[in-house]
Amino acid sequence: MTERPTPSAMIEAQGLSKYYGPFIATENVTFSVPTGQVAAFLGPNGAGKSTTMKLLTGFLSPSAGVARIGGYDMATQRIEASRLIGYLPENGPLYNEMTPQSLLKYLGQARGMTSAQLKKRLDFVASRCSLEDVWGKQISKLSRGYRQRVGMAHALLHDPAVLILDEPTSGLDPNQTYQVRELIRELGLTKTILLSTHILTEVEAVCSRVILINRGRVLLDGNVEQMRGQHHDIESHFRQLTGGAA
Ligand SMILES: Nc1ncnc2c1ncn2[C@@H]1O[C@H](COP(=O)(O)OP(=O)(O)OP(=O)(O)O)[C@@H](O)[C@H]1O
Repeated sequence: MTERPTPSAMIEAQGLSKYYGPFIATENVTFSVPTGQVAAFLGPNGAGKSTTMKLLTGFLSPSAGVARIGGYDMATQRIEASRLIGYLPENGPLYNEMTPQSLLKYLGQARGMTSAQLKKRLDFVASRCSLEDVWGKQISKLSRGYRQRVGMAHALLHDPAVLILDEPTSGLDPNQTYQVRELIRELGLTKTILLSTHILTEVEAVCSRVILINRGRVLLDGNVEQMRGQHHDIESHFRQLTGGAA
């Protein structure tokens, strides 16, 4: 049994770099998200957000640097760290031939959840991710929005302390977007959350902290007010910082 370290933050990226040959996907990405904070991870297409999230969740190994979740080093204490993480990857769930019900049940059993725990959590995610109508339908036949919600249900299933959500509202209609934002807001009362998004109004709606990345490097790490910049407009400041300003 590995001793649980006392973390100063629930999510820590320390000098995380990922190289693909000579191409730099991320370089020296450093930030930490303290317990209970909801942080937005922003950046233009190809900035390195998904790569950083994969490094934090152990789906990729870094070329350099350390990822820690709840104080556990993802390279050497991955099993302990993984218990704390719910991860929504950018491309949604696999196992397209299964139904949300059979997939989530299988994933819960694989995590060692008891029948009673699993029943409680399946009821919770089916209701909170609005999956009841498609519970027994094959995932390959679901719309993009529903597939996204199956991914969200998977991330929430084991009631993790940390959520790493790669574009959680991508593909959702305005009603679903509102529901997912409300869910994130509620989850943010008890969990530590890092979410990537291209929807800048989402940042103001649910996040208290912003980490902006461009070309693999962190450009800004501050609160929403700092992200609004001197013109008090998050969108124009985003364009200015990332070189997309007119
Ligand atoms: N396996 C790979 N081999 C080579 N380059 C890669 C690989 N995976 C990602 N990249 C490159 O790394 C860079 C960062 O990609 P990443 O997916 O992290 O960006 P992102 O910020 O999540 O973008 P988006 O907002 O479009 O999802 C991109 O230029 C991408 O093409």
